[in-house]
Amino acid sequence: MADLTPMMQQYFSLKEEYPESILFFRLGDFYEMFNEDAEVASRELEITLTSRKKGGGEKTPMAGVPCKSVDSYISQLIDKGYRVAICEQMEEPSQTSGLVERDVVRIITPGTVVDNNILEDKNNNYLAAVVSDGEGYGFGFVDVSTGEFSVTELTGAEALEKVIDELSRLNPAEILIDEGTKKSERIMDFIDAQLNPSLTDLEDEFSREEAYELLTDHFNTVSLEGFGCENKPHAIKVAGVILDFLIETQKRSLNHINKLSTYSTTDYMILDVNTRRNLELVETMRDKSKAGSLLGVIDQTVTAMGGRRLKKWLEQPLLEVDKIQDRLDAVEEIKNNILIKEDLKDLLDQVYDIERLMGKVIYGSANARDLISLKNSLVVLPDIKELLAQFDTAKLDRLRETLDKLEDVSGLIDEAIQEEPPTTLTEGGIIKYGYDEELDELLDAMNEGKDWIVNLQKQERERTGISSLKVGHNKVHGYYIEVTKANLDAVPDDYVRKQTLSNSERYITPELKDKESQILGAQEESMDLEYELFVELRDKVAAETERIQVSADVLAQLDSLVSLADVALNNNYTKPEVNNSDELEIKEGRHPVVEEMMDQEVFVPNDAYLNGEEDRFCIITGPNMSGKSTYMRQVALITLLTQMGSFVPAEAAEIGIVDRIFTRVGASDDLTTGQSTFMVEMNEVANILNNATDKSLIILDEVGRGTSTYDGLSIAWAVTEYISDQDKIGAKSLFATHYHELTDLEEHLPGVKNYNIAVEEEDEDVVFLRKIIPGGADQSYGIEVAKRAGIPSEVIDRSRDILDNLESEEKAVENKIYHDSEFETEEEVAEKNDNEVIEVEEDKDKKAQEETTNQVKESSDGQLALFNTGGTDNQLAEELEKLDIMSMTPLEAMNKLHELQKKAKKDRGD
Ligand SMILES: Nc1ncnc2c1ncn2[C@@H]1O[C@H](COP(=O)(O)OP(=O)(O)OP(=O)(O)O)[C@@H](O)[C@H]1O
Repeated sequence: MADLTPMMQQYFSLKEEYPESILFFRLGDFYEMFNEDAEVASRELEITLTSRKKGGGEKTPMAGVPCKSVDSYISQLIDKGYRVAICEQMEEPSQTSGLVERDVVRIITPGTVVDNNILEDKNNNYLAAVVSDGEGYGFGFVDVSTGEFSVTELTGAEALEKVIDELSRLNPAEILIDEGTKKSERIMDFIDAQLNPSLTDLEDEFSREEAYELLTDHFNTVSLEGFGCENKPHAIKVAGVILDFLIETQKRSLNHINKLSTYSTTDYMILDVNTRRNLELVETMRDKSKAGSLLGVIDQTVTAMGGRRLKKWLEQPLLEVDKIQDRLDAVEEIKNNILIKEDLKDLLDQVYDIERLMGKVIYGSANARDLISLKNSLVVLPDIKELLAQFDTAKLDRLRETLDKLEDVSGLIDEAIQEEPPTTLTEGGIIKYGYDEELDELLDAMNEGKDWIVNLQKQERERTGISSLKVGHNKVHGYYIEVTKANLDAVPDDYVRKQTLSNSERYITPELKDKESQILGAQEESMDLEYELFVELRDKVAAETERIQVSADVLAQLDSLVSLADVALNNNYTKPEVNNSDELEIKEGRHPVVEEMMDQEVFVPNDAYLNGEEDRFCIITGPNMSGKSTYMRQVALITLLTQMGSFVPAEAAEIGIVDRIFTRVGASDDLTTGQSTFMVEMNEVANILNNATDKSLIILDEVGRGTSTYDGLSIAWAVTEYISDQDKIGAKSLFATHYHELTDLEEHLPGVKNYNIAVEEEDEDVVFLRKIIPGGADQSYGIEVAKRAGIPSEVIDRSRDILDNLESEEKAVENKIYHDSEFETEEEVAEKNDNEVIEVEEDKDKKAQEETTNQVKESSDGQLALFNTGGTDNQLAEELEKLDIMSMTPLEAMNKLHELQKKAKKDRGD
């Protein structure tokens, strides 16, 4: 250290304080980076790496970026997950003799960006935090660009999964994690595999008391009662952690973060990670694009605030009939008043991102153009309020009442700021004439001086008689009088020569110089004054943050409602009826996204009916590609749209509120977590079986496909029994399957109904009718679909042969098991087993299954004596011994028995 120059000593002591950030060290017109920071920056930003003498002949790597374009360099680094600490000169170099004082004024991290260049309009940029003491979790998030700050507390069995659900819903840019949370492998694996945030370790543990004090200090309240978290220690802790992090990194006023909302995940329909992804709510599974998702269809918002709000509504469907009804009624009223709707849209179209503009105002980074944008957004408020007065529904009425017209704020900006101000704040041209007397005087003096100079040319031409005399201005010499060489004779005595050019001479006069300094003095003073006046005004606007946020919130909601009305109108949606019944009835429902993508074909609508009683579990069979997935998803999406307060793609719909939607869809390898397709599938099924209630809606698109047929069928079978059983779950469910065997369950399990998607056979082709009809399908047509996909005809023909063979074999086995008269008369064992199969089907109790296996075992034991005579008998006995009966399904057991019996018979020559 001692070897270093004082400036480098200053650098290193600052760098020591911010080891995790790239330090942008202000040096005149540049920000310089040194050592490792310089190497990283040079690599990531593709800027030249130079070096600086360190003393003792050593060199320090160095790289720099000009101040003018620093924003774009910072955003590139943030985008790549780095943090940047901005170190400024805290005093004017010209005002000091020694080393200029420097300090870090802000740390920019991926979760604390407020720069428009990095942020996406219709997406929030969240910083989230998770803390855990082993008993529960505190989860919170903040968007510094808008001021939104929310926390929740998660305890109990599902706490961990809910943390994951929240993380997946918010997809934070940065997550603060404490030691307690890090112990959860599940959370860390999830973050690692599914999200791409920058992770920040929390080193110091925060006590509830410390957090409480920090929060009440910041919000200037005596308690946290008003924020709903007074008695929620986990929520308080996490809120404290977030606020502390912001104070540490932002080092400036956080006035726009002026409230904390405590929410509960039980206020909304829970959509777990899989369901959110499987239903493609906000992005498609394949390429993560918004186009092709449900949000892509329903988002017709015209403001960024509306876009963010609608997304939130979609991801947090409501559970209370009244609240849903409120939104539905508002959408209906807007939809029915097309002219008002269009007027509203025109006005909303003029609104900028007020939330983020206010973020910049608070941060002191808003320039004059930002204030003009704010003003232009606010001036439409009175008209919007007037339009809203024409509506009657409760929700729109409330929005109108809440909407603050903010005419004082827009008036203030209008009075002060010029219509088209420059982006810089230090070069004048910002403040309107007439706003401030002192400024007006300076401007007058400036203008008077300029006028005098404009007149000077005319006056001097007259005085000297030189008609070509000119008054000009350049940067180096200021104002001058120019006379061509031919006229030098006529130059008066009071002219002082300043500059000689090839054809002319330039002069000044004492008077001209006087005027010049008058102009320059006034200009400099006025620029300083304009800057001061601007900052003063910005602070005045900042003082109104809360009121402005309230109106911004109204606009966000209004824009979302107008968007829903637009979609309802354009896409022909209807208003669903919503209640607390156990029924779900859809007439002529459509898939909101698939119908939009249809080119020539028309989407075939379908009905759906589910209730908690006789029709709670639909088994849907039908060929590949017939539309099973589409149908099931459309039922889920219509339910979800209803609960977010949207109209739905159907002729009519009556939706009894569901508490959760679960999906088990498609087979996707989760290679990132090292899980096989089957394991992923089973995890999803386990989640459903453990958490679904009789109020849930479950979509199962194939269960048990990723394993052997018998294993898969047995699992699917048992899952159906468990879900359809009112004593176990009894949820409303749709289950698409290729296991045609499951259609037998309709006869044996209450509440189970068979449906299939109709197809017609034409020669060797299938025609998809896309209509769902009662009853099970009898054929798969997989080979026909394979043919359509372009599998060579040789392979297709061979498949058909194999299928024929397999089918006739299967029939033979079935006949033997269920119907062969030989069995009934000759072998009581088989008959016994046959009865037991039905018993199992009827009695879902595990005990029954155990009994069956025991009985199978007993009957086998009973025959052991017979076999114990040597030869094949011994082999049979050995084979029997090896059987792992406990892990066999009844069907497998019977097949094995049948096989053994055949061997025994053969041995006896029967
Ligand atoms: N109601 C409908 N009207 C018109 N076209 C439809 C309809 N339903 C589905 N389709 C079309 O059929 C295609 C296949 O549908 P879907 O994926 O739902 O079939 P599936 O039966 O689930 O197939 P698989 O069993 O192979 O998973 C869809 O991409 C869509 O183009």
